[in-house]
Amino acid sequence: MTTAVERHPSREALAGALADRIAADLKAALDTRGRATLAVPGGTTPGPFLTALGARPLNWERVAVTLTDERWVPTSSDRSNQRLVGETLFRGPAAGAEFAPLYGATAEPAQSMDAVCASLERLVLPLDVVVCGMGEDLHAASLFPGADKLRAALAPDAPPALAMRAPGAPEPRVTLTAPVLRGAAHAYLLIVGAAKREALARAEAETDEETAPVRVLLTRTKPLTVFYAD
Ligand SMILES: O=C1O[C@H](COP(=O)(O)O)[C@@H](O)[C@H](O)[C@H]1O
Repeated sequence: MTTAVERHPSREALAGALADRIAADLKAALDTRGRATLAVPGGTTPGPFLTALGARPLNWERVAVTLTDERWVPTSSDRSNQRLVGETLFRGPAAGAEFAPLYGATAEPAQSMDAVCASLERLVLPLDVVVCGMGEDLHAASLFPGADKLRAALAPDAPPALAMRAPGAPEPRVTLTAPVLRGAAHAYLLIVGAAKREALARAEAETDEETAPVRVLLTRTKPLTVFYAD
């Protein structure tokens, strides 16, 4: 399997180029349907991209945004993906977008899943665009190898989001599931550094989705582009 990889000369150039591409996808959806929907990742990689995207001029009031996954921590935590988008994407004109959070402030994520799924269905599904990150363990969103609900999340009839616990994740997670990631009109994988490029090569050579959950994206029938910089 060979995946289309766009290599950029620097992480700064990567952030700007990906922001331009996503803004163009969202504008096309806005021009066609009058609204657009987007899911973005958390973690350590996407900050510069999210800040760049949030500054792009778009009719953000007609865009609905969610996360690919969330860590079950208060939004004040520096591990909160919702906090990250608040401090990056939503600092610019994108502050006018509607946001469908995955965090529900209940003690356990499972207690919030009905409300989270209902809000995803109402506001953001189907997605026009999904941008995912990837871990060196080959997780994407919070589809981690060895996670307790991984098989259910990979199933074609999975609900849009599932609560998840995984050995590689220090806190409970909520993740968008395979049907949502596969169904998005446009998908992008944002990775930086040689270790992740090597991890992507491992995922391409793997055949088992439970060992390499990022394959949910690699095996999509709709477009996927990997944005990469050293
Ligand atoms: O825990 C997570 O990890 C992945 C990868 O994060 P990074 O720090 O290696 O960039 C991220 O895509 C996901 O949204 C996040 O919750």
